[in-house]
Amino acid sequence: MGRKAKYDEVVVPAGPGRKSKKQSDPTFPKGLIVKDASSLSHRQKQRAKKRQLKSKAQKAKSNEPKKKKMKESVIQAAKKDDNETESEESEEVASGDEHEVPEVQMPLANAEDSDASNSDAESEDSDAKDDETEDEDEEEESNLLPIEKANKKLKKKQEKERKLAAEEMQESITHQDIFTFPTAEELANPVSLQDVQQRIRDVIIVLSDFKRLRDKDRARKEYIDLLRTDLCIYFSYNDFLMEKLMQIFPMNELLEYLEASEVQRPMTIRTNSLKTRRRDLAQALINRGVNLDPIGKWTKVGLVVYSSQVPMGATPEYLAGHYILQGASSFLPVIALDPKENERVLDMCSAPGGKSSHIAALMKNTGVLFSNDVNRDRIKAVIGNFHRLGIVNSVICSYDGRKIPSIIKGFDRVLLDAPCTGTGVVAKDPGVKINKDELDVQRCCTLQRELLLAAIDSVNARSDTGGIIVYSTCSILPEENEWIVDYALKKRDVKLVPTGLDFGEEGFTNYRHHRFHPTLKLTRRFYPHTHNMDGFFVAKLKKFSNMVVKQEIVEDDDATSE
Ligand SMILES: C[S@@+](CC[C@H](N)C(=O)[O-])C[C@H]1O[C@@H](n2cnc3c(N)ncnc32)[C@H](O)[C@@H]1O
Repeated sequence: MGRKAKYDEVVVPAGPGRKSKKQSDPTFPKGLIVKDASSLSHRQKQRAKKRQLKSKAQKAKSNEPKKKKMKESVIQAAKKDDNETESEESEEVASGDEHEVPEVQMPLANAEDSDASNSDAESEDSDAKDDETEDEDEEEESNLLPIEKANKKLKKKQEKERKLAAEEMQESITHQDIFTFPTAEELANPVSLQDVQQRIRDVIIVLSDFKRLRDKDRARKEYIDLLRTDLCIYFSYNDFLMEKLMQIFPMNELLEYLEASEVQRPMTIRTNSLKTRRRDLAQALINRGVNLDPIGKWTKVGLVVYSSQVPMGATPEYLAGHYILQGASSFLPVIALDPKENERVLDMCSAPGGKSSHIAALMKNTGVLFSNDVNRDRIKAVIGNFHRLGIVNSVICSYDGRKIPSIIKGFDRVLLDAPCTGTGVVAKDPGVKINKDELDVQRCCTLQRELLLAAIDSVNARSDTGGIIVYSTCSILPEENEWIVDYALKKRDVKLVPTGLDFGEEGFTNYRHHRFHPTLKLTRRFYPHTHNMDGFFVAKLKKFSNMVVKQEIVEDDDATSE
């Protein structure tokens, strides 16, 4: 089996063997070789003395904070004595300090060396002029600890980077300064979108410090015109709408608005409280793989859908009428209307019925809800939605809203979610960016004015519970919002009241050369870039008498006597 040992045989190795190989004489870094004091020059002796003194002083200093730290850790540990887990914690603190101490000590352990190198460096600074030799530089370098060498390298690198950043900054400032207004020829030639974007940035910078950065031969208007043209190219708007937006928003906010309007708003749904509770609906949808959350504190029925493994318009819950797909902004006018049980409410322009069904839910299917829309095709969608959602308190009708007061009036509340240019929903309908013009706005304004007066005339000022009119649009143009409400304030005995919405921006009281009634600040504006919802406007009016006001109140139109 195995080899047999031959203890009697002595094997003599042939050569010196690997281990016995003669090693060369050890070499030491220069700094480690302690020179014989007598062989040192006078100056070197002086420096060595200085070094010693300094290192002693620094050693004493560096020991001080160490002592302090130890003291602190002891105090901390003592403080924690009352606690059950304390002994462990205080140990941790102490051990934490122990960890710290070596960190401090590491250089301290070599304090003499490092101090020596430091003091060396310092003394060499002072003696540099008469005593700078290559040897000493090498000596200094070799005296440094690896960590100090690395630190030196890092500092050099940081300094280099700092210089580079400063140069870049200077370059960009210079670049801003030298923005030259393009010539007519340059403007006529097509440029890349990237160049347009850069020019937008440059012009905005010039406009922000116009006095200093402008080209003296160019007027402000020329820069603004150039900016508008570039914004139209970059964001695909027509000139008309871009000009309107530039009148509404300050320059920086305008960019935010335009950027936000390029992105679709998150999908949101409204729980139909006539059939289910939000909690139950959320659970049912989560079980189907829907990732959702409540919209916000301002609504108890809204959910935002982040992602879904099933189409949200075809789930069993949807078909059973447990929810409706509805943009977050559409909740707002209904919250402001605040309909009560057993009231008589009119939704003057209701198709396809999103807000109307919300009203019915808040009325808990009691009282009477008149859901009207002039468009007979669109009214079919209201019928379908109401069936699915189980709404049974409504009369669905199709009249021109302007004629309604001559047919029926005396409502406790009226919602006028008016037809508009849709400038707040460009993310949903990008066509709005290019197909709206002055004439469209004018047409909308005229209709909105007439509809709002009709809505006010349909309300009973003597309603026990209401006498409320809510006016809303999905447009952000003041012509369709503050302007219309301001007109109604002059024509009827109504006053603006708070919407009850605790967010949103104040409506305008000044817009270009227009001065609206100061109470217009009670109206609310909502934007995609600030509220992450479609652009929207909401105003809430309270009717004080059934008088029809024309300059002065001239006619008593008793809304209660139908
Ligand atoms: C903004 S949409 C209403 C959306 C609806 N409130 C909802 O939440 O589903 C405006 C509606 O006004 C209707 N409309 C336009 N002119 C009208 C008029 N003169 N009388 C009544 N409705 C009108 C349109 O058919 C359109 O359905």
